[in-house]
Amino acid sequence: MAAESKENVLVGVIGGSGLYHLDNLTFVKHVNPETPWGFPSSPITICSLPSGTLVAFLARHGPGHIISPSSVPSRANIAALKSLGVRTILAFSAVGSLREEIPPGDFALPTQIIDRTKGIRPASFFDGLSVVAHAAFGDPFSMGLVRWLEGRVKKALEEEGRGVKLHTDKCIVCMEGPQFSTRAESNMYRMWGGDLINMSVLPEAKLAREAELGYALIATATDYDSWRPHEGAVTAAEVFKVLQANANTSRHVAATILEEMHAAAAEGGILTEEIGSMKFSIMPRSEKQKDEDRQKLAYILPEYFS
Ligand SMILES: CSC[C@H]1O[C@H](OP(=O)(O)O)[C@H](O)[C@@H]1O
Ligand SMILES: Nc1ncnc2[nH]cnc12
Repeated sequence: MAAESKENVLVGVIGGSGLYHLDNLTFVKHVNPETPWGFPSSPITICSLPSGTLVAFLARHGPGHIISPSSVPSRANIAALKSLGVRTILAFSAVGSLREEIPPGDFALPTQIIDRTKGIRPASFFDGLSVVAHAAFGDPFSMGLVRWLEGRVKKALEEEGRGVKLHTDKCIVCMEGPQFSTRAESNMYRMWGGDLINMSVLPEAKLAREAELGYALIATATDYDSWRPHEGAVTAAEVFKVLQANANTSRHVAATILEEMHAAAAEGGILTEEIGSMKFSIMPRSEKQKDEDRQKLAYILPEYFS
């Protein structure tokens, strides 16, 4: 039986800026599934926890950070993880803070998203196909997973002992980039109720929902964006200064919680709450739907299209 067989790899980890590997886990192998939406950002690393439990790790921008946020092949990334048997995804992202009380270095588990991408990223597996679907997205993160993570991530951060605080119930703005926001935009997002900002959570979260995968984001603050009147606006150099420390803490959090996350995903329940969620989101079967489109969709949703 292949090491990454569907029974074994239940949890996927997506690493963002600064988090290009989980080298505190044991490397098992690389896999590079070709999906109907192309290849993922990079070959996926199958890593082993001390117990032998396997997890899948994918670097969103590729190792060496060669893919800009608007060009991340998110459909291939989510489809590839699903093809390995992954049921739930823990994603990490470097984010700007729109709130004084979330300083660079702190972590957050957002529960809401404001979409400020510009429609140039393919955001649905159903785009351009003869099958139409409308996934529910009122709660863009898997709330069972988010609540499950809260206490465990907090404990892992306390155990690490660097004083990293976890903020909960925050709203993240996802902008197109790659340039950072203007001061006017940064202030507008604060007025809208945004607490954090990145360039990556969409369409990743939407696609995970369409593929019936659990999805939560650990947002790791790197800067105060551009809203503070007497401070300079964010620069990449400022972000880079914090990335390494945040990545080390992210690896510690992952190593601490992944074993239990795998066990909970194996049991079913709240970590797999998205399974079945697309059942009534897809327009009923019709002779007008093309077989080739249904076959493509069977890659991510075999229950409905095989
Ligand atoms: C390197 S600063 C901007 C860049 O960082 C974040 O990446 P990720 O979410 O993958 O950690 C942000 O979304 C931007 O893509
Ligand atoms: N200020 C910021 N805006 C958008 N994405 C970011 N990633 C890290 N910091 C960011």
